[in-house]
Amino acid sequence: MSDIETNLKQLFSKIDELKPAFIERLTKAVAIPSVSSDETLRPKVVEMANFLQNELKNLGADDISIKELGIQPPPVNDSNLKLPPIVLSKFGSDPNKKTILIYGHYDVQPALLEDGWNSDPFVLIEKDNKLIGRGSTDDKGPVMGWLNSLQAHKELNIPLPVNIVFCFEGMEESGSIGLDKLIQKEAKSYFNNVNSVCISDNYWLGTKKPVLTYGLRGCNYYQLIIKGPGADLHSGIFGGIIHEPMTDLIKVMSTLVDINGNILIPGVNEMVAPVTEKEDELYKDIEFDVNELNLASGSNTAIYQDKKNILMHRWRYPSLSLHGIEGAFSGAGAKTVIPSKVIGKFSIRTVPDMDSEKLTKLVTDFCNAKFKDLGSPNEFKAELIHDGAYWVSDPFNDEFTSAKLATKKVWGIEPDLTREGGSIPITLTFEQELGANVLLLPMGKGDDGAHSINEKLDVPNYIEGTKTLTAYLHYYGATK
Ligand SMILES: NCC(=O)N[C@@H](Cc1c[nH]cn1)C(=O)O
Ligand SMILES: [Zn+2]
Ligand SMILES: [Zn+2]
Repeated sequence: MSDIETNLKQLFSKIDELKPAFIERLTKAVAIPSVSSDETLRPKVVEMANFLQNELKNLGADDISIKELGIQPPPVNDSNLKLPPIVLSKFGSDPNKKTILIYGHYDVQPALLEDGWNSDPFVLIEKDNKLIGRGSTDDKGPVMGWLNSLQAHKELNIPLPVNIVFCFEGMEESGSIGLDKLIQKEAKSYFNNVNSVCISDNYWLGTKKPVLTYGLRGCNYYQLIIKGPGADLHSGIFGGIIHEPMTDLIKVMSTLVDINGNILIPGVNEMVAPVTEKEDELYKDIEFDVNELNLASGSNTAIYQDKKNILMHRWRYPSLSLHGIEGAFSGAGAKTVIPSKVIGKFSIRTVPDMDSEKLTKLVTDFCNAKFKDLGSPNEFKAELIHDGAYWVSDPFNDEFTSAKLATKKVWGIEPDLTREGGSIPITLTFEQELGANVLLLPMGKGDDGAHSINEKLDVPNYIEGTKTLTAYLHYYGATK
């Protein structure tokens, strides 16, 4: 047996042995409601950064550096709100070893019991071999997976096969504000000598087959602010005799997309790169069908029934989703109020060759024109909240080859090569600023319910996933 295989055998048994400690680590992480989009929870996001710092210290990091990013830029309610810090850390600095930068995020999407969760979202529970809780799969499980791997190495006294630089951020779910600049600044200092970047922050396509991912869509997030009366009003007293902000907003929002997902803003679809013959062939070999989609969405509401159309519309065409209305009545009961100010939120998932600035101009001009058509005296503003770039790479390099070996070793099957419909805004910046290949090596399954209620990570995905990350370090470390 080669050195690598001997080490992996010991590491895999250690990972199995440490399973209760690993679940405990994830339990502690999930218990911190580090919701980056909720300004009132910002102290919890910072608490999560401190938690990570402490874990890294206990694992024997050679260096830990907490980078403050300053005040969050507008649009924001609290103009003094500090951005959560970037947690950087180093393990090893051997010039004879490759250096991998591992990125993950410690913030999560919002979650409330009343959204329909079956249990408290911030109390990790183990049920039917699933770990259920906000952040279990996105992205606290994978981040803990890397720490778990370090713990296994430490307890066995097995040297890491690569130097590791960690970069953990707390604003990924809110557009990775401030991280671009930090990467540019640190490219030749903290991130000097980085050979490769690995991110575990997406999902298998379905539930049966592991995947490696070579593409992401970008995300441009917009808000439409409509202000009318000076305060919320009684609809019996004012209904029918004033222009209502909510009525205006619904009218404008309904012009953006049709019920079949077609974006109705002129010029947007025209920016999309044409499908090449080579790409057209790609979809045939991927394992996926509409049943997997129905299972993951918990419904029979698919627009497309065939694999190719589903995948193309998830991966290589843009989509526009309406997310919500701030200021609107949304509780139980029948409140008869006219909201005085409402803010509609929607995002567009972007793909090659869409240009973010051009898109924003098309979107804001369109919304302004639609509002003007209403002839309403209310105040209207359309603006971008944040944008993050799409990313597509060539999946035939040392990183993907090593990850294939690691996946085969742990799961006994060759992974599919996929793109992802979601976004990790910082991916392209890492590739461009560090001049390094990026590999996306997901841990969770397509039905994990990231961003949804009852988010989960299957216990085998957490444990075998930790082994896959570990094997990847060893196989990549052995490449020339
Ligand atoms: N696991 C990645 C993920 O969930 N990313 C978010 C990032 C985001 C948030 N706003 C814009 N991009 C996603 O929604 O895809
Ligand atoms: Zn994520
Ligand atoms: Zn997410």
